[in-house]
Amino acid sequence: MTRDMLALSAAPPAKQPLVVLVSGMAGSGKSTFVSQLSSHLKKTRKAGYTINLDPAVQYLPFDINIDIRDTVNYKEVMKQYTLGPNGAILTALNLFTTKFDQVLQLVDKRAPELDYIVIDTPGQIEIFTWSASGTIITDTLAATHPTVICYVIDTPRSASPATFMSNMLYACSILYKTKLPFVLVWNKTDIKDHQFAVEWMRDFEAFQAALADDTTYMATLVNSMCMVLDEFYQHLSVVGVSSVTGTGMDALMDALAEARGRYDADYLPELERALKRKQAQEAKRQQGSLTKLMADMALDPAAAATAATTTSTTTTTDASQASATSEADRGHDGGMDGADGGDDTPFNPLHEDRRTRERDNDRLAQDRAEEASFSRFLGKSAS
Ligand SMILES: Nc1nc2c(ncn2[C@@H]2O[C@H](COP(=O)(O)OP(=O)(O)OP(=O)(O)O)[C@@H](O)[C@H]2O)c(=O)[nH]1
Repeated sequence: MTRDMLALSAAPPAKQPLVVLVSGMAGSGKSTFVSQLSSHLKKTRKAGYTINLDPAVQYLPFDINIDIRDTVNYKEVMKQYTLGPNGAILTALNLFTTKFDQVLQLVDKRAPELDYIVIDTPGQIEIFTWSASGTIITDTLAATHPTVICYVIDTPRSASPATFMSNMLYACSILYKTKLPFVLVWNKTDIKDHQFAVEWMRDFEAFQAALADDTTYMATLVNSMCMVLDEFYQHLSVVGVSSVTGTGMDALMDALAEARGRYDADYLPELERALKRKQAQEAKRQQGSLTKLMADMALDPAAAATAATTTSTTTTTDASQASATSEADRGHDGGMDGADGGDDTPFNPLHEDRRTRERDNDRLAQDRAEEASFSRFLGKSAS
């Protein structure tokens, strides 16, 4: 039984912390956001726990409970595997994932006394979102604890329709990959208010108006993308925060609570259905392997009996052939025959050869009979 299945089949613990996976483009302010969220939790007397999954980060402005950098030395990975920065981040993440069961044990131990587990991820979004290790970490966490994604966006840098749309497409791809409840965090609102973005998301015509003066191919493309994303916008919570000043953090807490509700209502039942499907597929696969094994072992008793008969016939034939050969050889080698004292001469290599073959054939017949009896036993056990 996998960890997912165990997690779901076990009785739910009294208190489950909410896992907040913080994602976003490089420089969007993820680490500053995690820092602000941590201090907000402290201020509001909530128990927070922080995990850093970015092996390449130099400095983090918050206290870290579990740090990937304590397990994997990113610079050593670059040197030893002769990798570039992105390859090294991916490899470091893969190495860390091999120890992730230990991380989970630590988290599970602390979980009953925690309210939030906040996780900072590498700025190279695709390394985390689309890598096998990122998927393993996300799926395992989501199967064990309520989990939501906070996608952090640099608001001032998304003021043009094209960068806004690029960010939305990124966010959409993460939602598509993880299927987890999603909170869009428009960050850096101390520099630029995020209302323009909210309007573009809610009002298709407002976005079209922003594109009105642009008649290039890109504008047409962005326009049609906007229609595609309309459905995506319906399933999002949207908040504006400043990770520097701390404005918008109360709204963020409300959005997280609402996203947690969506995890319980939508994600968890879907996860349970997926696990049941997986269990059924696994049972079917095992049954298929067993049937194939039984077929390979010639289960049918009649077939086994035929196999045994064929073997003994072959033995007889071999023996008579050997005998005939030895007769012929005796005729040819008469002097030697007399000297060796007849047919059963122990030192006649031809006789030795025949005896070996007879022994081998007897063993083969015995093996086949045993196989047939074992197969019959398997057949009974499976039915
Ligand atoms: N004015 C302002 N600056 C911010 C805010 N949040 C982050 N910053 C700044 O944005 C820059 C990048 O912030 P980080 O927290 O390092 O961003 P990150 O997404 O973790 O970066 P990577 O780890 O490289 O992906 C820093 O200079 C921060 O001080 C904010 O809300 N307001």
